[in-house]
Amino acid sequence: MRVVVALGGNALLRRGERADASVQLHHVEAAARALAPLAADHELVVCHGNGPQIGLLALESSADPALTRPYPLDTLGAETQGMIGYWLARSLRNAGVRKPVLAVLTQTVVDAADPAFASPTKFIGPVYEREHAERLAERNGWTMAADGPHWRRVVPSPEPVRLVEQESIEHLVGSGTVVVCAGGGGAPVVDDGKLEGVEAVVDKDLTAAELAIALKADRLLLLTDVSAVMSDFGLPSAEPLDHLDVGEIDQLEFPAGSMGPKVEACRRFVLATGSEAAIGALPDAARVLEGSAGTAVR
Ligand SMILES: Nc1ncnc2c1ncn2[C@@H]1O[C@H](COP(=O)(O)OP(=O)(O)O)[C@@H](O)[C@H]1O
Ligand SMILES: NC(=O)OP(=O)(O)O
Repeated sequence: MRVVVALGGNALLRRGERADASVQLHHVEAAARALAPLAADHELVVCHGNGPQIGLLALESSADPALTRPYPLDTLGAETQGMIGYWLARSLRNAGVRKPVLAVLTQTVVDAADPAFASPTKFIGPVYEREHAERLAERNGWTMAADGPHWRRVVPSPEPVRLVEQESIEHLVGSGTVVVCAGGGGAPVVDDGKLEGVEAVVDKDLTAAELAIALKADRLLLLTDVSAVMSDFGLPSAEPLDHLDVGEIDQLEFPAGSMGPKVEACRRFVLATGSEAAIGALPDAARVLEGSAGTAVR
């Protein structure tokens, strides 16, 4: 089977956790151990998130007195692809993957007129108490939004239109390489005859779905920090759903910036290919693929 997996940035750095490289590497190594059996049995493409990581790089850049302007988000997105791609490629090999493993810097074309540029929804960086969030918003001109009981920076997240490196990714995966790509949804660029970076963070689940459709993948797996999609999420009556039919998704509501794009990514993949997608916990990767854990979307 050809399998496209997307790993959550929050699964690589949990909310409130210390952002040290060693902490993240520990999670990446666990992710690689969970993915190694999939790499042995299938053609595997690994996309990853970057929300916590790009937010930290933006904080560093905004606090650097040597800069006249902080680094733009497309460039910071590419930095996170290098960092997380390197960790993943190294850890997959150390986890016993015998195939070639390659991390590919990926650019995602978005539409300059996408309405998402006017209403930021993508959470990045750490969570804050309200007062701290308000100070950062004022000092840096950032937009902050509630993320559960905390506050977090939000940035525009336009729709992925196409991946610039898609053909190369297809050649690589078709020739037996485990490809790490489309990190952080891909560095966002607009194409007006010339590629230009833009201030945004593309949703990696939506990019992974586009890529999975383009690669005619047999499965799309979205692996995160919850074991399944829950009904009544956050309420005492919450229950894991073992499956979701695409026909019923429209009647349900999922939050933008977290579960919403995951369910939408699965819906797009299932409708475009007729194949199944699934959402589940990273350590359960093999069981989510075989359908004995997580939420299958069909
Ligand atoms: N209905 C739901 N079922 C499960 N989790 C949900 C639901 N609605 C919102 N969530 C939240 O979605 C989060 C996963 O999305 P996100 O934080 O974007 O993950 P990642 O960074 O791993 O892609 C969970 O940690 C949970 O807090
Ligand atoms: N870019 C992106 O979707 O990152 P997260 O998975 O960390 O939200």
